[in-house]
Amino acid sequence: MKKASIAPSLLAADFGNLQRDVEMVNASEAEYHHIDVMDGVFVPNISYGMPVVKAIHKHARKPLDVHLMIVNPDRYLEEFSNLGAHILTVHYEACTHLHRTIQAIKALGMKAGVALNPHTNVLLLEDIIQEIDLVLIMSVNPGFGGQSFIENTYDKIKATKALITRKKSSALIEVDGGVTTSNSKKLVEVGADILVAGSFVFKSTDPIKTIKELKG
Ligand SMILES: O=C(CO)[C@H](O)[C@H](O)COP(=O)(O)O
Ligand SMILES: [Co+2]
Repeated sequence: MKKASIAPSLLAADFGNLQRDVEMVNASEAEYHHIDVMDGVFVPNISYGMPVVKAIHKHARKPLDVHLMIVNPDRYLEEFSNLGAHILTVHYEACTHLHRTIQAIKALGMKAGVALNPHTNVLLLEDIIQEIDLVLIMSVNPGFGGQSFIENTYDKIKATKALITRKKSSALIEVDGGVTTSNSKKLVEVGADILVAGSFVFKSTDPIKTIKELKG
């Protein structure tokens, strides 16, 4: 079976020891640093903004996978490009002109991702799937780490995979929220390419070993 790429979410890091936690990810088998930006409007929580992303970028040795949970993301695309974002993911629900936003992200040299809330049907991406590099399936309601995984996610990944195949898209499938070793294997079996894990990695006694276990 193929191995998943792992993107530890720094939302669950110790912000008093951010450099240490970024360096742990550098030293691990993870492929990305997952960065959750929340504005307190699109989601009922504020995480961190540009100065913290800049600090992460300074120490990160792996690509930055930036997940924007903000309204009007178009205002900040250039700034996130300058801050070193490799993948920039916007929420379907936050973009009125999603096609334009995707083109703008790619014109800035970044990979373009689209995130779907648990209630958003993946078939809404039918007319844009060939343009995007990544579909981020939220397996919890966005806004907080440490929530329980929503079981419907398996069917949603299967539907996403079917859409990608049918439309001959090269988009990757990322799953975000409540990912642990009790669901990671099945997530990859049904089609996930990248697993995001926050609490399960950073609250574990040996995060490097936990990342290895998540890879399977
Ligand atoms: O986007 C997110 C929350 O909106 C986080 O990436 C996600 O919740 C990861 O945290 P955990 O693994 O603890 O669920
Ligand atoms: Co996220």
